[in-house]
Amino acid sequence: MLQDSILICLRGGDIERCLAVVCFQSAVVGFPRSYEQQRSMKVSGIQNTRQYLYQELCRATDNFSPDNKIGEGGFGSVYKGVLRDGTLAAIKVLSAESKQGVREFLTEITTIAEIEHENLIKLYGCCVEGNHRILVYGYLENNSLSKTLLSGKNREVEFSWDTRRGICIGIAQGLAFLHEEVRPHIVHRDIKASNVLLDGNFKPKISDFGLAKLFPSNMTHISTRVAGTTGYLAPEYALRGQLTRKADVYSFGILILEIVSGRRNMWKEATPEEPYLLELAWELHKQGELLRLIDKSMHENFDPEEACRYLKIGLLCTQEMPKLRPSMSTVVEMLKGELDLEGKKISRPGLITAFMGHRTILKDRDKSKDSSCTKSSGSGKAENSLFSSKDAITSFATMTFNSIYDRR
Ligand SMILES: Nc1ncnc2c1ncn2[C@@H]1O[C@H](COP(=O)(O)OP(=O)(O)OP(=O)(O)O)[C@@H](O)[C@H]1O
Repeated sequence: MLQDSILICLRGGDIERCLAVVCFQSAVVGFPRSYEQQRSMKVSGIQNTRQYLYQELCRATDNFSPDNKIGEGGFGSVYKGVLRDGTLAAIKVLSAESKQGVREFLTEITTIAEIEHENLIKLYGCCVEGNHRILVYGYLENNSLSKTLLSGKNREVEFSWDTRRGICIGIAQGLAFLHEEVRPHIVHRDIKASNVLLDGNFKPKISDFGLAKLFPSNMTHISTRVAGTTGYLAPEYALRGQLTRKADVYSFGILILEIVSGRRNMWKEATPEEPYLLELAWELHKQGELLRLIDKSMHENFDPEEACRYLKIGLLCTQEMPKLRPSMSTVVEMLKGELDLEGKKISRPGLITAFMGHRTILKDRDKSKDSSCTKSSGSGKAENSLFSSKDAITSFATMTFNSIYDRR
């Protein structure tokens, strides 16, 4: 933990800030300090993270009134508040007893304080005063994917295909940024529907960095205690504690299946006989019936080929062997239709049209390969020659992806 934070500071090459973090950590985990000492901690040394007074947050939330409570997580309650400058905020109060919570509080601050991306939650600051450990985030109007899209019969908002596409691409972009652009790379470790929040325009923001791990690029994997959420855990991580960025790719694969189907991968009321969403997806895929998995609430207002492609990307991301899962930047390209599922570049139709004077040949070829993903089909035909079984995907992926994905 401490090493992680120091690494973050070293990322900026700033020794003084490393010392500040060490000082901050010892204060937050509870070494006896006076209020003044705590206030003088160089929390502000962690760039972009502001320190709030407890009084300020009491005022913002009307003394943490139950009317302002917007959620409850594993480590405390979340309140809606209005900050002094009029900004709306989500104020997360850690329960005082939780030692685990304190560790995650620190991880959260040190991980996201310095990074900014349109698909990551914005941390405004924190409050460390007496026993209070509070995080202050930007408020997101449309709650989490779990409470909106996956709320079953209680769903209040319908999600169009365009919205779902945008959400999938946004989450993938946020993860690609964490995995490939931030140094050291960051593995989130808890990608799931309740950790994706939606702003007023349904733009997704990844939240909850309490379990995140820094991942220096010279390491193949980290061996660590298993943390995360059942149903989203990659097998190698759940069984052997081996963590790589591909564990997040796996969780993201489950999430795509949930977004396109509108169903949870696992649900509390399920009987032991009911298949998980992932099992169901494989089964339908083998039968050439993947279209049946797509959320009926869209009333066929979607492009069936594209929606099936998204489900198949979900299946690629959840390959059992981590090596066979694509990197997140490759997933972004696949979701945007810039790469096909074989990892090959798709030429822009506009360019080809201009050059050859007629519609792209590639598109037609793809259609003929995947005939069951059209609205009129879906009666037991194999979906396409490359994706007719899980084994076929695995061996196909072994041939193709080995070289492409691990290059990045
Ligand atoms: N920035 C935010 N804007 C709006 N609502 C939020 C925000 N952050 C959290 N919430 C609400 O508070 C709820 C609880 O969030 P929290 O991150 O504490 O827990 P969780 O992710 O739902 O569960 P767990 O802690 O078990 O992973 C969320 O489900 C969401 O409804």
